[in-house]
Amino acid sequence: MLRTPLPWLAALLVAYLLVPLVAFLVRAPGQSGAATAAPGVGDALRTSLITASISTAVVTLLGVPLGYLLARSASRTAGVLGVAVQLPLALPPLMSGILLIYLVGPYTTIGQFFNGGLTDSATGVVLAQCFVAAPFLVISARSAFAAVDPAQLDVAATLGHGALSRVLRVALPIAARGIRAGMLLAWLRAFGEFGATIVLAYHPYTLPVFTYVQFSSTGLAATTIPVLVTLGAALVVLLIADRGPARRAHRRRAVRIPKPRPPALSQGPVLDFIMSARLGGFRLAVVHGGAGRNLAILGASGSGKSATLRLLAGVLTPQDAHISLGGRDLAVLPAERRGIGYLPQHPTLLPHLRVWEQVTFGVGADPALAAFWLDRLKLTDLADRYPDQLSGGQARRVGLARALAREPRLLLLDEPFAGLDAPVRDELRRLLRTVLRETALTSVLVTHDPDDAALLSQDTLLMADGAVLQDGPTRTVLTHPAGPVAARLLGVRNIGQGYVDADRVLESGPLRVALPASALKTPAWQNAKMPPTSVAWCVQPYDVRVVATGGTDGTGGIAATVDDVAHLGPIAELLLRLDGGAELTVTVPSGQEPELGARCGVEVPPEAVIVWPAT
Ligand SMILES: Nc1ncnc2c1ncn2[C@@H]1O[C@H](COP(=O)(O)OP(=O)(O)OP(=O)(O)O)[C@@H](O)[C@H]1O
Repeated sequence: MLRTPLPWLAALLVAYLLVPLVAFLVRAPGQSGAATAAPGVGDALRTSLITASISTAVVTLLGVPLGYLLARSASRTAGVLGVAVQLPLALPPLMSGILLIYLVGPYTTIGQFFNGGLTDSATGVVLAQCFVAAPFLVISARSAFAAVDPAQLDVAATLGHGALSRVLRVALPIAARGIRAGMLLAWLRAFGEFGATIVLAYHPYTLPVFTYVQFSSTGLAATTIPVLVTLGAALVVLLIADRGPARRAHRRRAVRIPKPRPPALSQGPVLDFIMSARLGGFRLAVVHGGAGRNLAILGASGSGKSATLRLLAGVLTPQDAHISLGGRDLAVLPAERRGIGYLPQHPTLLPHLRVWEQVTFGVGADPALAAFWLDRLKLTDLADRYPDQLSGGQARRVGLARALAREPRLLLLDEPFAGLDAPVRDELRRLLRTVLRETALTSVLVTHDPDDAALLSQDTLLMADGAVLQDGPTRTVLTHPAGPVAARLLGVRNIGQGYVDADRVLESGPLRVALPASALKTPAWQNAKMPPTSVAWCVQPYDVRVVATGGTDGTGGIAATVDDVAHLGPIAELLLRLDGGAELTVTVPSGQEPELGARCGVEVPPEAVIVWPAT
């Protein structure tokens, strides 16, 4: 039994559309006088086929660029145009014909220029058909282009493809299916056009006009053959269109991979930048300068990390930017001339290209170098696969090989490990580490994970709300966050508020730690008020010690209760509730953890505590 009304509703519409057709086919053979309609039907069919095909070609040639521009532009003009080009759909075709008379009629300037040849002629038929059929093509093309991921066009730009090449080699192939559907609709609409045609070009007869003439002069029986011919022609076109383009298998040519060539080794150029941009209501202002060739950008979601990378790639327009790569200003160059490799968050492979075609897609990509990276990234066996036949990790590696095959001067990676499971992420991270080491490539890696920064960068830039929180050598940033917000971003678990007295003793609830003088000599204290003062502090879980017994003097251990125990492989993470209310997270080697609810002591080594003046 059917559980939803959907099939019934669908069946009702199918019946409504097909029953008249069936009734016609059942009754047509019995119509007396049907044959009298035959003379002239061949000419009308030819006129309809030729004019509908010419009209479709014309609206495709002009409508595809229009659809592309409408899809890519967010301007008010594009919005108005998008509505205006749909108007012919709302007009009765007869009125469309009347409007066209005002443009190309025999008494208009254009009409007179062509000696009245734009009406009552095959040209007139085409003009009428174009007017009513164009919206179908434009609407289909616009939605097909709107579905193209802008990141794919961005990546193509960074691979050296100029604006026209991006349209022809990226947007058009991706949108091809939707455009083909639009062409079919436009052809069918042009083929069936009657109202505008009868006003603008009564002659030569198209099939619909011929049928109308037969009907009004001879009666229903005389329309049998024209209707049959029209149905037959439309059916043939629909069947041809339904076969679609040749299947992949028929187009496949064997991939021939040349002998690999390793990249030339040279020390990557130093990267410095100062950039600002506005994204809607979001303001971004970033500055970086450092000696390391490999930079990691860390920050919370929405802090502007990807935007920074897109500014560096040249696919986002800055308000102001100076990007120095080896002393040369990249900001003055368009994306296609920056000589960079860019991997956005999603692999953005082109769905119509096989792996080998992807990795050699970049302008000037060296096939021998592409072959090297295919081999190095373990992709050679996948060379003839399409993107939908790859796993997420494989697709990321193809994106990486594609970027590297152009021997970029700078590699930009936007969360290359996001969404990958642990083994695949570890493998890709190791591969990337090897690539960076072997090529001495300059790179910028956007990530949420401090481990990525530790493994893949010498410098780290921390971001929050579009601004730089901290920028410096990775080791310093990870071990000495510039403030509590930076510490939180780096995943430090024990962050608190407290007070440092004149003897440099930190007091925070039950915690009392006598700080070393070095604790107040970090950059954060440079222009700050010296103790006694309020502070924020932090200590890493692995620095806190759990001891057997607890006291309350801060040296012999603070009494605490084990509130939670989480087993994380080689370590156990404890949540300790200190007597007096505060909580501390502590890690101990697995097997050495106390039981849940047990009493224990906690020692906080003074040299492990970081303190910042309270803001
Ligand atoms: N095209 C845009 N128009 C308007 N606002 C934008 C646009 N692109 C990004 N933004 C805004 O800019 C801010 C920064 O975005 P961005 O993608 O750089 O963040 P992110 O740090 O990379 O975040 P995530 O880690 O989640 O990817 C966000 O608030 C976002 O909503």
